[in-house]
Amino acid sequence: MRYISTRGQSPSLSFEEAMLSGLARDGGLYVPETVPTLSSDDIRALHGLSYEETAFRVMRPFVGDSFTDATFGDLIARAYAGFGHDARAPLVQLAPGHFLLELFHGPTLAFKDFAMQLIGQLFEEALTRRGERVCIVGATSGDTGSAAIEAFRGLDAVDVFILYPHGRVSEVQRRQMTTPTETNVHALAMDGHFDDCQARLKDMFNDFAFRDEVRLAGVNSINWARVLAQVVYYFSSAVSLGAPDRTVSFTVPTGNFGDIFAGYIAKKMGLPIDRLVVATNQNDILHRCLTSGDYATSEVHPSISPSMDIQVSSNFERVLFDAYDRDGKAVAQLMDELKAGGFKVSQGALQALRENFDSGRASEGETLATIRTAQGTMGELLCPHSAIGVKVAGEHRDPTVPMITLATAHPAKFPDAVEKASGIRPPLPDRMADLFDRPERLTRVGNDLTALETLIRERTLK
Ligand SMILES: Cc1ncc(COP(=O)(O)O)c(C=O)c1O
Ligand SMILES: N[C@@H](CCOP(=O)(O)O)C(=O)O
Repeated sequence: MRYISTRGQSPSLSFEEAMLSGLARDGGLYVPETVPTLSSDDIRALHGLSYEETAFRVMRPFVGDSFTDATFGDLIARAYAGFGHDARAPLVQLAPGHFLLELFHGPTLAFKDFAMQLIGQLFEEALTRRGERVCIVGATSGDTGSAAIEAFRGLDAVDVFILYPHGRVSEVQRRQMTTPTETNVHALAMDGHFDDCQARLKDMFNDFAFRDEVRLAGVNSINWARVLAQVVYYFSSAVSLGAPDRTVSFTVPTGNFGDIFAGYIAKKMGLPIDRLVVATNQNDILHRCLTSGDYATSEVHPSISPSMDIQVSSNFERVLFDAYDRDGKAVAQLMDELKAGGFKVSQGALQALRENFDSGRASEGETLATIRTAQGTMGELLCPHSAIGVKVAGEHRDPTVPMITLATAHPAKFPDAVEKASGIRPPLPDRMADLFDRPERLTRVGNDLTALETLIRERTLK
């Protein structure tokens, strides 16, 4: 199994090389050269398996010879052992034909734990075997950062630096990033918004001297391994509703397009998925693009769903690569136009996108109203991101096809918005009950590449 860049100018890599590299050197994202498929019988055979067994069967074809079967199975088992629910990703019924996939039972209470806990294990195994050390830099709007810190804290072979937008993450998210005491963890509160953090991260990857000097690695969904681990719960949930003998649809609260791209991969692997519905908040560039074909950036407006306050949606590049018939030059041209403010998707590519994706948006008021209604009528306390999914899913229901909405974070990560909507202030789980008493440790940084690189160099090469 080889991985190629969406911009067509970098050599192909193995799974392990792609995982440890992050961004391709031509600025593109790695995707599998061909997507392996599971037959209907293979999918039927997933019925009744544990989450870990399903994960092994779904991901194994992508991993090639980077890990042996036994090692890969062990690492999966270790990754999910600390989850707070036996099913790992339980499905609850919200209404007839509408289900909620709860992805917030991991250690940091968001769907990011599914991938991050696994790649923490995969990195440790690969780096120990190779005798190497890496410097992970991540950009976060709140959840990726806390999940990455949790997965990599205290590991000898890794330093982890997380750039988050100062003042634009929830207090729980911030404290999850700033209270760990391990010296390999560095929380950097940056001026600007998430797109600025992600842009500086990509600049660091494109500065080859810096990249090689600190041995830079990335754990954002830039990293293919992140996407791969998220494919699994599309299978586990669809199978529990009758796949492959029953088709399902998914609605996914979307920002950086990593989670829904994982659903697209599941569909390409043979999982019978009818529609993949992109649900955005008021930062609705993806919804506007799928509606009009214009991918035009505008100002980011802070919202009550801060993890989705994103305009430059990194993984959209991966799906554009397919929509443009895997023409790396065409994708590189679009990404150049994006730097100048945006691009127009060709008619053919837009049609290809619409064959798989629908979209919708929720305003702030609609998000609050959905939290209130879901609590009142369905007894389900939603986080604001999940509420956006539920609201948009309601507009895209086909009564003959079950809809699964992804619940991407625990409501306790966003207590202010949830309390405002429902009157209920959701408590943190017991193991985090002292989060607000722990001392914080963070560094304020400007939106300045040279200064960031200097800081990282000094702390890493000390
Ligand atoms: C809680 C939550 N929901 C939804 C999203 C959007 O997911 P993606 O960026 O994969 O589209 C994020 C951030 O990634 C998130 O943290
Ligand atoms: N919402 C994310 C943004 C980064 O997304 P990623 O999936 O590319 O890591 C966050 O919470 O940080």
